[in-house]
Amino acid sequence: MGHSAAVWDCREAVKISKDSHGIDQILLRNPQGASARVSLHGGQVTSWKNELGEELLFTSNKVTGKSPKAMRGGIPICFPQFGNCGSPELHGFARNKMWKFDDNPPPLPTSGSDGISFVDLLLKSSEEDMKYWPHGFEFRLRVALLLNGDLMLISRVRNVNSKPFSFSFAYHTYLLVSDISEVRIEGLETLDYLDYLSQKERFTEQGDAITFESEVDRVYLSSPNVIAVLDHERKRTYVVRKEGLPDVAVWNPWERKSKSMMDFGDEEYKEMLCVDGALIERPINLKPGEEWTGRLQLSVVPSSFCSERLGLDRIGL
Ligand SMILES: O=P(O)(O)OC[C@H]1O[C@H](O)[C@H](O)[C@@H](O)[C@@H]1O
Repeated sequence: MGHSAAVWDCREAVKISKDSHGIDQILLRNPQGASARVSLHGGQVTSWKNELGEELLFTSNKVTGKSPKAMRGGIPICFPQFGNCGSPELHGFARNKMWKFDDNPPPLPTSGSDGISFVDLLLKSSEEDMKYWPHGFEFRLRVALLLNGDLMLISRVRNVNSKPFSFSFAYHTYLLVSDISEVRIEGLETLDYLDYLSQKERFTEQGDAITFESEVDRVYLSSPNVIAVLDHERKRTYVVRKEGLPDVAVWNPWERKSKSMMDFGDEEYKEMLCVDGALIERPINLKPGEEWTGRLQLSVVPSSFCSERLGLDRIGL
């Protein structure tokens, strides 16, 4: 049920509660009834719903919360690496850490996220992580639910060390789709990509939109800042806008691999598509005192909005 803006009580905008494992989670709501949930574990967005209460992000049914690992679904934060570059934790440690509330974050210049519903979280380097990644950093994450129901994530990484460091990063975004075979991505055509299924061999995408018939694990390079994921069956299009994130990782494990993964239920792979705004192939080098910002904004528009073949300019992007 939607809320009427006239009777909207702004105390409803941000609520903190404990999940079933005693971990703080933050529920963001807007006056129209859209919502998002964020866990202090990993700073992970675990749910994003539209004003009808329909979930928009995939979460595996097999999520138990017992594992210290990030749950399979939502938006895990991959930092300070995407993939495995020598450090023991695939996709970095940030998604497996307890983050803190950031009570007094430095102001965000013209963020567009200052609506009524947002939370600021903070992760700082710990002695434990220094063993593997010996760099002093502060990672500030704002998760905002906008008045129009869009979900915005803004990440700021600051070097608080006396020497430079470099990192890679991804918003590992699990979109919920009706059936992976019915989905296509527009905006990545003609780009070069690294195929992680063949030792990162470099290919060039052909002129057509990307569709799915088997396992896909790719990183598209130097992509445009707006791409669209069209779900024909659900008549819904996700629009992914990003800044500071030149790459897009696209992943679906398909049947065989998902069966070998403990945290996928039967056939669940059909309902998910990871489309990650990312910074992977050309890691940022941060000098002492410098800060990097990476921003992701997810919207959903009805497919009727963009009939025929979607041209990104047709939906005013
Ligand atoms: O299982 P996870 O650590 O969450 O990683 C899930 C997937 O993430 C990325 O898309 C990688 O390219 C894949 O190779 C990996 O399997």
